[in-house]
Amino acid sequence: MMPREPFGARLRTALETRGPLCVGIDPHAALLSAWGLGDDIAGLERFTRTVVDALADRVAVLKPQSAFFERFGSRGVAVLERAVADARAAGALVLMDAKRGDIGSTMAAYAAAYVEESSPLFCDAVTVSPYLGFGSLRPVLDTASANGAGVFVLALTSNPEGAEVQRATTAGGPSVAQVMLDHIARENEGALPLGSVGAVVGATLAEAGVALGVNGPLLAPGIGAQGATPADLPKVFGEAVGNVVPSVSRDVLRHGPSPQALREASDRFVGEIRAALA
Ligand SMILES: O=C(O)c1cc(=O)[nH]c(=O)n1[C@@H]1O[C@H](COP(=O)(O)O)[C@@H](O)[C@H]1O
Repeated sequence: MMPREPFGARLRTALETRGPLCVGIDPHAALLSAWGLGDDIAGLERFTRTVVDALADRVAVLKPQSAFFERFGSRGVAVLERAVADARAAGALVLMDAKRGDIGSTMAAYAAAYVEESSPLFCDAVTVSPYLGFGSLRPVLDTASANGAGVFVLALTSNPEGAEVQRATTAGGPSVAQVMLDHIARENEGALPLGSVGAVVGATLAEAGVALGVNGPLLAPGIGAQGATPADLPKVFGEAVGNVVPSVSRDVLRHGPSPQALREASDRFVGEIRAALA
């Protein structure tokens, strides 16, 4: 079999052809209820299948949030597994939002779970937390690279509590977030058209206040329910705005269960984001 193209290249193509948008699949109990579904495995199954069927053939990236599936145990994980396979088959890139972070030897097991081709949960990319030290991520970075997959590393998260850790200054002077961004930049050195190691930088930040030129994708959650808008993107991301992957969960999902309404909501975001980035 031909080796898979690196994630960064596949993402660049997807963003250009399908539009700069990641839609999160976050089956909150409140959303299931608003859709007239039970907060149970049948509701989870119906919700997830509706979102994948409506959006996987048009949205660049779908980002299932693992916790919303794990809360239903093994049957919830089976729904997630099916969603990943179906979404990838329909042409969406799947970013597993798992935010894993552990010592290196355990990270190797997380890598085997999400970015190793032979895994039933193989995804195009996974979110990870570097707060056990960036070096602890080495196994997931290497496994992802060997499998044409990507890794998104938390840098400056969209929640207000993140600042106490991420804005703290290191002994050498730069903030913790900047140290992580510098590591990411090194991973992506020389990659064309875009590296496969991304950073997560919330669209909710008043300003980034860090150097975002990491030659990799910048996942920007926080648009919609958390208060950020597409118009905020140029201000937060500055010169790096061309690498931004804006992410929306609830503000698209609340338009369901009508597949047409879900598609219209995601198309609206693509239009607004394109206008903001132009
Ligand atoms: O990695 C993420 O996706 C993420 C990082 C971050 O800094 N903030 C953040 O909200 N997220 C995720 O993005 C989604 C945001 O959902 P909405 O606020 O409904 O659009 C959730 O699944 C969060 O877990």
